Amino acid sequence: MTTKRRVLLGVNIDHVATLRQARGTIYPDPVMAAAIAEQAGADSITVHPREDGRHIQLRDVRLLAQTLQTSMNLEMAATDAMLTLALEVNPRDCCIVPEKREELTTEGGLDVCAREAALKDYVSRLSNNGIRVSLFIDPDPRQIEASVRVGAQAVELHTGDYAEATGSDVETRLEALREAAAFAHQAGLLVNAGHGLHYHNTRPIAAMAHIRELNIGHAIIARAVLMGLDSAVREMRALMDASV
Ligand SMILES: CC(=O)[C@@H](O)[C@H](O)COP(=O)(O)O
Ligand SMILES: NCC(=O)COP(=O)(O)O
Repeated sequence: MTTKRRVLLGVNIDHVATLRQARGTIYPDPVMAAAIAEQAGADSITVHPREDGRHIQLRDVRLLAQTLQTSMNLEMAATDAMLTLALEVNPRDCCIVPEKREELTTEGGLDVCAREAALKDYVSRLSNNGIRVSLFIDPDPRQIEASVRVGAQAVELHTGDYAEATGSDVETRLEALREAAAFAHQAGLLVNAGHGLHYHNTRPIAAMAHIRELNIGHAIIARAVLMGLDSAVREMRALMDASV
């Protein structure tokens, strides 16, 4: 009997916090969202506290570190402040991502080749503390080789360009991801992927050889808003009816 390969699902809950931060309310709470995602089968929870504080807050990260039943994947820019936070909350995984203050969302992968010396030191500070380090990179063999040289244990292949591709470019982007996944696996790295994956484009990525984990956030939270709207309206209707 052959056992079916199971690709892990990391649920990114940043966008629950985006909704909360838009109003400065205490709801919706990403900590509660993480518990629901875990109950529904998430294998891990991803959070990306950005420098501009647009979604996940330090309070969230600290509470999640105490409450998660699975494990935390802390996405972060390679800054001193984030290193201090990671060493405090001790997540299972850290994924180092590039970050630009003004960007709408993460644009492109980390240029590991350009920052090898600094990243080598940064990665070792995390891995010496038992944290598994992943680098969020474009599907580029040069970046994969550099990821090995700086001591990363994993890479997360940036699927954003694939997610935005149209026409024949879709297959070109898929092939680049396939080749990168095989190359990274061959190089001894764990191979994760994510960014911009949704209900219509995830299947070919999940089916790809060597992919260990997908991190998906925006599409899942967006779908939850619509799927939950019916019962949310009914609940308010019932509450109002019960008040008069
Ligand atoms: C690196 C990455 O892909 C995630 O951090 C995710 O995209 C979070 O959402 P924002 O890019 O909107 O912060
Ligand atoms: N690293 C990718 C991630 O965590 C989720 O990205 P998205 O699904 O919110 O685009």
